[in-house]
Amino acid sequence: MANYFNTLSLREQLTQLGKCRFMDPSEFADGVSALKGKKIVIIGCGAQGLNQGLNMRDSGLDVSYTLREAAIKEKRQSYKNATENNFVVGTYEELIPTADLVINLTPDKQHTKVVGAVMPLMKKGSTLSYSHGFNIVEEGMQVREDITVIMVAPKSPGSEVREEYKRGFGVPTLIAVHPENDPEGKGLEQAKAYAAATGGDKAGVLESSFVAEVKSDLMGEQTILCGLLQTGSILSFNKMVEKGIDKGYASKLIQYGWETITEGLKQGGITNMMDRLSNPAKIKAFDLAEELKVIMRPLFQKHMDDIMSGHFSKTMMEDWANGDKNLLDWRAETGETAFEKTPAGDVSISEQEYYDNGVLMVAMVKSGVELAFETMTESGIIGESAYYESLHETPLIANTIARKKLFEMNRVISDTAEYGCYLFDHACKPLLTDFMKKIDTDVIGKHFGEGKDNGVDNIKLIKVNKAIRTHNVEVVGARLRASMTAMKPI
Ligand SMILES: NC(=O)C1=CN([C@@H]2O[C@H](COP(=O)(O)OP(=O)(O)OC[C@H]3O[C@@H](n4cnc5c(N)ncnc54)[C@H](OP(=O)(O)O)[C@@H]3O)[C@@H](O)[C@H]2O)C=CC1
Ligand SMILES: CC[C@](O)(C(C)=O)C(=O)O
Ligand SMILES: [Mg+2]
Ligand SMILES: [Mg+2]
Repeated sequence: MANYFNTLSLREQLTQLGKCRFMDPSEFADGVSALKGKKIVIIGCGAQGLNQGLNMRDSGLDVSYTLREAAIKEKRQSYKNATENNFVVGTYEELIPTADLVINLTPDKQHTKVVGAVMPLMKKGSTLSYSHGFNIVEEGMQVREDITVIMVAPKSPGSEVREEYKRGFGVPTLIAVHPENDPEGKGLEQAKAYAAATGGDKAGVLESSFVAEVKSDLMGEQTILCGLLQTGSILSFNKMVEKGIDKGYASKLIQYGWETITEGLKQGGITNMMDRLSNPAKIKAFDLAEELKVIMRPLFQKHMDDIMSGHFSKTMMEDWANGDKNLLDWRAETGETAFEKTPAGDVSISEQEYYDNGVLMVAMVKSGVELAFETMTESGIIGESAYYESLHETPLIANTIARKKLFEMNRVISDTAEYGCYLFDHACKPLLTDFMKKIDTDVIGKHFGEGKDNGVDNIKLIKVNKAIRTHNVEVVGARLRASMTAMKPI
């Protein structure tokens, strides 16, 4: 199998990368009807499998799970997830031949094996769905001609797919039909019904392509969504401890700080997150973010280039073939970091204090969101998609850190995202060494400017406000958020 993207002509690559249409909510007027009464079988009951299945069932669809035989025999966690939630579970042989829609929610590294095993069992004219297009785009999986191949990719961890649905909202979702596999022309209607069943239509759906989803998803997860949150957590914690801030306080400020400050981001973009700071702190965060953008831009560009060329996927697949050696070593290393091992202290931190004492964290979020958005759009990814993959999803990932720190984030995201997160983190920490030497507790750990005059230079403040508000991520974001009328605070 060859990298599908690399087999396309440049013209076709650009067309597929740029495929992205924001769908009007009226296009979902038929709700889940295209899948009503159809038999839906999900392969795998992990982070996405369980949570998507719960939403689909609550939306009135007929969902069951198929697991590999060993998982059923040994009553593994996936088996418990499904049976404890009263879903029917069966082997591939028992359930796949009955399915109208087979949803593959196993880890990307297993897709070739899993699809190879289920394809001969699939009904003629049935549909195969993915939530990430890696297998199709990076591995070039070829699917039987009579089978329709669709993608419904929530731009969120599985846990938040469920939490947002329960709040009456949803998560932005990219849907696509593989151009090589749409024999009956029914792919789009089914993908729309599936997105409605998971709640995606309430947050925003983009009609996109497998290619655009893969290249943007890999970029988001490696940089702002997971990589930079990991780097920022470790560096900020170490700095506070080095400067004598109580360890329990430092641990708590970071663990819950990302979630708190990015809630401001989700509701009102970078503008609102920055407006939560005092004027002097806002100017400081702006200047720090500008400095961070200069330092980190080449690294963001390298990640995008490696994703586009296929170098990233090739090297990660080498690690798959090597029994995930790098992934497992890096996971263990993360577990040993001082931040991870220091429990949050029993101290109270008010919502505003997370902003006032976390100016550096605000600067990191601003720089990372803007850089990810700029790098993606410069590479042909459309603004709406880049917005979901940077600004909107950052809070959804931050929610997982609030639960159990980096361990939880890396457990909940896909193995693919986890691998890319460590790659970025390992390259980013040394890049920020000199920058971090200049950082003191005024911007991380203590209230910025406390006890000082709150005055600022008006001209500078006007320039800063203008730069924040006119960035393209804010322009696109304001438009997209206007249609997120069902968004709820956490
Ligand atoms: N994690 C996330 O939040 C997101 C994931 N995605 C995509 O969703 C898909 C699923 O990822 P994710 O939910 O993280 O996966 P998980 O690792 O959480 O779950 C994997 C499930 O697949 C089963 N499984 C593992 N290996 C095999 C195998 N060889 N054969 C059959 N079943 C297997 C596991 O069960 P057992 O080992 O017990 O058999 C488990 O139930 C991926 O394509 C990913 O890129 C997309 C958006 C976000
Ligand atoms: C951010 C990581 C992700 O792409 C996701 C949760 O959207 C993943 O692969 O887990
Ligand atoms: Mg994603
Ligand atoms: Mg991903």
